[in-house]
Amino acid sequence: MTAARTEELLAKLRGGLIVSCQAYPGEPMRHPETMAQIAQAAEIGGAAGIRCQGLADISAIVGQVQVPVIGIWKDGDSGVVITPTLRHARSCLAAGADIVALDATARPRPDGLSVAETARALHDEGAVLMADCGSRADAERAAAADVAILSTTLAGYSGDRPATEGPDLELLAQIVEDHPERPVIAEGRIRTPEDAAAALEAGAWAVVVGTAITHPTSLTRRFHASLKEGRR
Ligand SMILES: CC(=O)N[C@H](C=O)[C@@H](O)[C@H](O)[C@H](O)COP(=O)(O)O
Repeated sequence: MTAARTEELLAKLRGGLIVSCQAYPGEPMRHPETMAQIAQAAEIGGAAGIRCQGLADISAIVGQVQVPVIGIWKDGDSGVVITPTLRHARSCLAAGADIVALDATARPRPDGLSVAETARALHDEGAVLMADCGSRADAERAAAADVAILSTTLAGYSGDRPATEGPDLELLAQIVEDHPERPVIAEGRIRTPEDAAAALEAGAWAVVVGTAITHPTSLTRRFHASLKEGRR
């Protein structure tokens, strides 16, 4: 059952664009209905999947889109923040996420469980998981725990590698080479359609884009900064 469900979800995501729809604490767009509208708009534009944050956003979005939804729950300010405990992951599933993404670094998790222990419990409950990795070692650990999908989400954010200007295609290619049997999703600092195409070219199963599509404050800042630079 889980294997068939995993295959079905992976087939839908293959070669596609997954749009990450997230607003951060205190931001004007941080509202489930707003995020569901953004997700619907992304689906109309051709998104093969949606990634979203928080239980209310997950349940609002799964009710509005047909494509697979990757759910996370960010909690905390430092260390392991993305779906940090088994409880957070279970809640994402209960909210309706098709796939739950979680931090796969070796950093201590608030509930004291390892990535492998967390994955084992969730697999027993039929979950399809995505491992947010920041290094080759993270991907290795996630693959050993039989996590279905590996991703480069935490490249440049977990202290293992410097943050590249654009996507960390080097880490992507390394993980793809290390794990030819497993889909690897490119995520993080993909800013242009050309970046996204380059990630697929480097072997990504699918590409997640967040900020460059769904975060108007960051996009406005880029334009604003460039106008300020040009002002005499
Ligand atoms: C490191 C971390 O917490 N990443 C988060 C994971 O869900 C989001 O804040 C990112 O927006 C997402 O990964 C997409 O990346 P980008 O917005 O660069 O396209």
